[in-house]
Amino acid sequence: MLTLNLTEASYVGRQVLGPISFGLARAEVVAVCGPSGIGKSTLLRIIAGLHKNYSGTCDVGGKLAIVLQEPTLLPWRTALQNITLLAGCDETQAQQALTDVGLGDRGSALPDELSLGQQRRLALARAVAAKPDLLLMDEPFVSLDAATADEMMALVERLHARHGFAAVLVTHAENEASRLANRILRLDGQPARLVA
Ligand SMILES: Nc1ncnc2c1ncn2[C@@H]1O[C@H](COP(=O)(O)OP(=O)(O)OP(=O)(O)O)[C@@H](O)[C@H]1O
Repeated sequence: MLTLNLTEASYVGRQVLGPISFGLARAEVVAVCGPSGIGKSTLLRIIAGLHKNYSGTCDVGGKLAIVLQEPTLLPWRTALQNITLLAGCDETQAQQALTDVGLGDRGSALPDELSLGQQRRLALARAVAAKPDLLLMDEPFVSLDAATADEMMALVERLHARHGFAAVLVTHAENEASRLANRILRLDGQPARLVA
């Protein structure tokens, strides 16, 4: 589903990532951990095609969707429209996606009428409604209270079991990584590499 062979990645003259190679099989979930500022989001952005300043190869073998820390919803569109417009699915599928994340009765709500946890669930529903082969998640549980984060992790587990997407989860929380991932990759050093 993913084959990454990086030799380096930089921002305007500053190298952030060194040689990094890994692959991801169908339905496999990998967590990328490491200290703040080490380059976890940069690695995810390379896989998403959002960061081009790198050397090496990154091959994604299917459809990709991404869930960012900020839910990045269209504020003037309803929850249902945020799914139909951006995931490219019909209303019935969007309504099912909302139901799957426990927002079945909030389809007509605007994003700012939803709590942060609900907005995160909506962003996750939208990503999954796009039927991705590879789901990228950048700190999707950050700044949620413990109970809401736990609920959201259970939701990711259920969606993964049902849809079978492969996933890359960027997190600095060991408990999230060990709960959700088949494999944990750790970044460290300057420029960052994978460490054991
Ligand atoms: N747009 C940018 N321009 C220049 N430098 C950047 C840019 N984005 C990130 N960086 C730098 O690249 C390094 C890696 O950033 P990145 O966001 O990938 O780290 P991270 O491991 O995801 O951090 P965190 O856990 O704090 O989110 C940091 O030193 C950061 O300051």
